[in-house]
Amino acid sequence: MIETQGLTKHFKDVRAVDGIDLTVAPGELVALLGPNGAGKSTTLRMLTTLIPPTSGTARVAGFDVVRQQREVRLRIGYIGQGNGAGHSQRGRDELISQGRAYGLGVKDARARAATLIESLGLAEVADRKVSSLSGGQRRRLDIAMGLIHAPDLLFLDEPSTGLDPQNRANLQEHILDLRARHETTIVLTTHYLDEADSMAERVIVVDRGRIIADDSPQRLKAEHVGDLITLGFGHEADAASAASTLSGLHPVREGTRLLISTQGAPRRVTGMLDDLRAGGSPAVEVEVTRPTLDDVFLKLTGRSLREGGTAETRELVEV
Ligand SMILES: Nc1ncnc2c1ncn2[C@@H]1O[C@H](COP(=O)(O)OP(=O)(O)OP(=O)(O)O)[C@@H](O)[C@H]1O
Repeated sequence: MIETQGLTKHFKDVRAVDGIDLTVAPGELVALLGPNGAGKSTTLRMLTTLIPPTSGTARVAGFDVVRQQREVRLRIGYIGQGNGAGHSQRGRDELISQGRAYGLGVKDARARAATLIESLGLAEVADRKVSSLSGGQRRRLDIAMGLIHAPDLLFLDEPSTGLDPQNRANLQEHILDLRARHETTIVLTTHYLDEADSMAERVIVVDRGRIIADDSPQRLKAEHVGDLITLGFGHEADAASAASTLSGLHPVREGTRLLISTQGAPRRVTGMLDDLRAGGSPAVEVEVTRPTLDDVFLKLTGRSLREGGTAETRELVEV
């Protein structure tokens, strides 16, 4: 559905996108994840024919983004960071006009608008003026606008930026549902780690105009970071004895605690606790820290995607 080779965009001396090779298959839901200024929007804007590459090539839905712009545009939907719908219009009318602009007949445009209004949960607000809609409703209307011509491929630039967590979760649900119903290929950009983690089966980590990792969130985390098990003991002597019981796992001892880096920690931890009990130095506390995509980014670049350091998912259990 998308194929790029050496896709590059320079703005004077800024290398916004620096030689991206990317293949996206039909039906994939891909998230481009990266910090501000990484080049995500610029990549999307080239793929949607809005700006020409400085060098390299890109084919989208089978057509070249420079030489066959019209063909590409007919087959894609693009929802940029701003709101597209006119604010004094009613949502349904905006959708129908957009459908007409894409060449749909009145009847088809009405029918398609009705389907999208239904599937994006806009039935109660579609006949109100756009200016009266909430941020989340407006964003969903934007998505409906991008889908009016039933594109094979939908690009969403930061779909949930500016929404509160509840609206964000709701929007994510709608996007996943749309994708399931219409089998649309979706490429979205985000700097929300949880959004990339929970929505996309493939995350492309972008930094300084380059792809630095490309895999499922699970594999990225397992391959680059792994889980951390922290075991707490009553006395340093117990921790030392436990370290020899678990020596095969190469624990690091810090006073009364042992730190063990491993894969599949939640599965392994009960066996470890059994071994320690049998060895006469039971743990009194256990903490499993699962990595986030931010930990992956930190490992790959030495920098955090979030301001203020890394975030962790902790599962604390008294034993
Ligand atoms: N029209 C432009 N002229 C000059 N520089 C630009 C232009 N558009 C983008 N840039 C620069 O290119 C780099 C990549 O920007 P881009 O908007 O693609 O990043 P991004 O990953 O989408 O960031 P964000 O998450 O903030 O949207 C940045 O350094 C940006 O300042």
